Amino acid sequence: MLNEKVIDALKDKVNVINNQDHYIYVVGPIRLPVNLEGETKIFQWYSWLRSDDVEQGELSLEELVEQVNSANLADLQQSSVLVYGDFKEADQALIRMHSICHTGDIFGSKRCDCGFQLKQSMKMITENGAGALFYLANHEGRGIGLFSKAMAYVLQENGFDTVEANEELGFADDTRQYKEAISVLKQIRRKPVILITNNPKKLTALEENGASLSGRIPLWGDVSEFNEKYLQTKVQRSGHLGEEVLV
Ligand SMILES: Nc1nc2c(ncn2[C@@H]2O[C@H](COP(=O)(O)OP(=O)(O)OP(=O)(O)O)[C@@H](O)[C@H]2O)c(=O)[nH]1
Repeated sequence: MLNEKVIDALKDKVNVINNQDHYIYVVGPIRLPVNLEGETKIFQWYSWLRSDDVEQGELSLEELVEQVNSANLADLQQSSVLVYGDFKEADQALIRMHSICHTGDIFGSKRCDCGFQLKQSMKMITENGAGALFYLANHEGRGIGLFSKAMAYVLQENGFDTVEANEELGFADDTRQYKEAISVLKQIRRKPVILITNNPKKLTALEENGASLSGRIPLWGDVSEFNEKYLQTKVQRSGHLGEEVLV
């Protein structure tokens, strides 16, 4: 039997989205003060869980709490979103669908541009006054997982480019999907959003899943000897929009 205080604290903070063949449980908003280049910015944070990771079917809050403590959630991946300003109502809101990159986002690796894009998009969102950064935790290595990405890096050190390396390991180059994140987006804002990306597949995903899009802002930067070839391959082979990085 759960403590009544626990249920009281959670009941207005956990929402369920019916996503056709599964449910998404969303917890939040939670106030998250973030250090952004020495300044404290206040975000509202939400995390979500697919019902496939706990018991199928729509669970009551009590059942959900009981399930999560035996579901080994740390072994799975949960994504989240950082919301800034009056995201629901603002006339202009920026969003980023950021794919997790353990090496770039956490360690600051310069082999890719992920860490730069993460920080820069948070800055762009706060400067705009309203927006949301979706951090997609099941997207590592464009969907192949961290261990496979490490193997892909070994192949890249042996002459394969980033696309070939995924394919040589038997993966499609890009297996990411955005469906749940877009369902969460539609739950927290119905008005149009501007997407920060160079990847046209993300624009298509938003359009195909019924999100309202009013534009795109490109995001290139932090080009160095370590990632120049990687960035060029994105444009030449993966279809990223960015003639300017082709030198
Ligand atoms: N397999 C593989 N994944 C990589 C490599 N470098 C970065 N990643 C992953 O690529 C993902 C980011 O994809 P990118 O192609 O850099 O950019 P994008 O998300 O498609 O597009 P933008 O929105 O413009 O950033 C993250 O999940 C990274 O972990 C690599 O060399 N090999």
